[in-house]
Amino acid sequence: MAAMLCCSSRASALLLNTSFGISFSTACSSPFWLSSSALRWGSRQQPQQVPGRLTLQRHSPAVSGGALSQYSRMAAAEEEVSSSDPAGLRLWLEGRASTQDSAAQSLFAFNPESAVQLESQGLDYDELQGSKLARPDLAESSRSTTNAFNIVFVSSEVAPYSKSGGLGDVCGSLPVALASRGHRVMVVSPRYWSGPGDTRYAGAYDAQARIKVSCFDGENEVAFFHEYRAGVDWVFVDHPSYHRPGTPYGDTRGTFGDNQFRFTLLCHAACEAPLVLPLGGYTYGEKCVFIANDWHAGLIPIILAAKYRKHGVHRDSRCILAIHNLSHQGVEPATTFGSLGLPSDWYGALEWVFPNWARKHALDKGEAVNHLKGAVVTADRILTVSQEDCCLRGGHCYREIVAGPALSNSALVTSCIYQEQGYAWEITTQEGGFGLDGLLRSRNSVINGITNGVDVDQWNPATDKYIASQYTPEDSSGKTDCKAALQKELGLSVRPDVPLIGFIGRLDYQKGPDVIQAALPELLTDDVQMVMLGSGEPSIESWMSWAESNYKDKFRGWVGFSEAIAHQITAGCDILLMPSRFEPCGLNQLYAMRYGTVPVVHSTGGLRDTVEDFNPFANGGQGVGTGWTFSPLSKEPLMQTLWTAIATYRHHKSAWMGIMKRGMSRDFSWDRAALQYERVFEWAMIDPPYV
Ligand SMILES: Nc1ncnc2c1ncn2[C@@H]1O[C@H](COP(=O)(O)OP(=O)(O)O[C@H]2O[C@H](CO)[C@@H](O)[C@H](O)[C@H]2O)[C@@H](O)[C@H]1O
Repeated sequence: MAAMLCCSSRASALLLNTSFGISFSTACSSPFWLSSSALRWGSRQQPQQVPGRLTLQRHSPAVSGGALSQYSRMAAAEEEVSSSDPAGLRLWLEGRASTQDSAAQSLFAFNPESAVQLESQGLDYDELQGSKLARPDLAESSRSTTNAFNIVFVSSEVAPYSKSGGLGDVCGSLPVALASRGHRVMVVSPRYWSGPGDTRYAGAYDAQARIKVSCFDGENEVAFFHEYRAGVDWVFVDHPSYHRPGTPYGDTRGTFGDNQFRFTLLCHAACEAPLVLPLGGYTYGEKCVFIANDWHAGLIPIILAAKYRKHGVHRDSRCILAIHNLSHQGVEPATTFGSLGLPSDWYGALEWVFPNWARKHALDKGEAVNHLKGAVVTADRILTVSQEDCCLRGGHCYREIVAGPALSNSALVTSCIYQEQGYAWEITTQEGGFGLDGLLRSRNSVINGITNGVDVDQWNPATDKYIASQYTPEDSSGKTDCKAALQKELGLSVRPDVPLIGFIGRLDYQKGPDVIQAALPELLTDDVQMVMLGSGEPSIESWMSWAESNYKDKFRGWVGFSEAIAHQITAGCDILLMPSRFEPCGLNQLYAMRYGTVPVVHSTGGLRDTVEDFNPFANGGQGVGTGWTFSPLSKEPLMQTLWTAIATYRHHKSAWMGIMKRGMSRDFSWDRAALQYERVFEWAMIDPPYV
């Protein structure tokens, strides 16, 4: 193979096609280039060849300020590292790793082929890498993509650094899945640093780049912190307005009053990040796929069009709006438009007029700006987080088209059983569109739905460090220990036979805790136990405390946010109740199924898309299904369905085990979704910019 690479015309083809800055010139007359996947790095020149020497060249764009006006003046400074033997390269790599420079890690992690090629030259890959650098699994390379993208996620929260709900989970795990498939992935999020005791960002270092963002009547200087972890560049935008205790959005006194400013800053900084940060020696450049998550990142497509593309920058970038929660849109007074740092002729994109009934007084003209609406009308494509109308688009199965033979038969079957319209359709209806349905309908041709995956390392009953005993689909006996430990922790009687029902989630209108409130007295007439974990609506919080003291032996209400308790409830309960009014995807039901906890959910959005109703007679009497769905959302259907689930738990143990096992065996990994995301990236790149 070495000879072939050195001497064949393929070698010269590689040489021509590759601009990644590492080259080997050995005794062999024709040098070859290590990284054939280098095109995605967008580097500019080929390093100079020095026969008989090992040469590694980095292209480090000099960052000077980084404001848009300065971008065109950015000079490409180059750093060259030469060594006549592999040890020299190893030293360089180790040095880079110890200074938190991600070049060394990404150099190999990004391109498994380089290991093969190194070895073909008699060079020891492990030795070159140094002990600090993880070797990619070569077997995984078959799963890598054929078309790699520079991807920039922009999100107000990202687990494990910051999380208030499912958005954080998704932005903490999907980027890792995409990076493992060969894409170069950056996640841009605020650095919510609350002081020296805050260790969440301990692994992120000042990238030594400062930019000034003109918005809200000032020049606001922001810094960037960077951590390279799990193949992803985690970039944190730093500004004093992010340094507060509380959640990303508020504290005990309520929502922060300057959130519009904080997230406008995030959007401007995120558009600059791929241009000014030489992560691993290379900027991401001007050909990126931005994924703007929810309203907080809603200005991204507008900024790209109004401030960059107009001046010839980011012309090849595209922006995909990912909608996780349509009910929060970032609606602010129209007068704030002038503070957003946008050209005045873009007002129309954000313009929002309230209907008459929603206006407060006779002089109220109902004029506002709506960040999410701005993204809906300017993004190149739109994604929701659970599936579209499977099997209805053009008479073909969308998933089959996307995934092709890469999906196993069983995965295809589970994803195609829903012959009805999914959440991507729901948002185009008056009921599900939260006022944006008309605009979403007008963009129907670019809307797709991709069901979320889960972080299968974080949520894995076989390895979960939060739970009392680990277990697997093959041997779920550990779940009994988890139930006992949870009952003990909650001060409930430790009884394996009593059905234990759980709820985890924000206590707000979306999640339907009021329906549980209505049903609880009837439910607790039976011999059951129930635990609720959540925070939010004060009236529901105090009702939970009241219910706990009123039903001491049966009910526990845990007000607050606790990752550990969430895992323990997911593992220890028999049933997870999710009476959400609407649910773009929902992650807790996915976690529950993975932990053998049977979901009972309102038949809406992603809940309907992911929970398959139990049918004991199907499949030749073996039964199908992973839980129960009910509709409409009210106390009676909820109770009826819960009674059925409880009766099955008590009297049909083998059927119950079947439901548990089917849930635990479902594939919830991001692999499937990552394939679908790639297809959407391709579509976005094929089309010219929408605005
Ligand atoms: N008190 C508490 N303590 C500990 N953990 C808690 C908690 N309350 C909630 N969580 C955790 O937060 C996450 C909630 O995720 P969801 O997807 O169910 O809802 P969310 O409405 O936030 O997300 C939105 O975005 C996601 C992601 O796309 C969509 O799935 C969803 O439908 C949409 O509403 C889960 O990981 C859950 O365990």
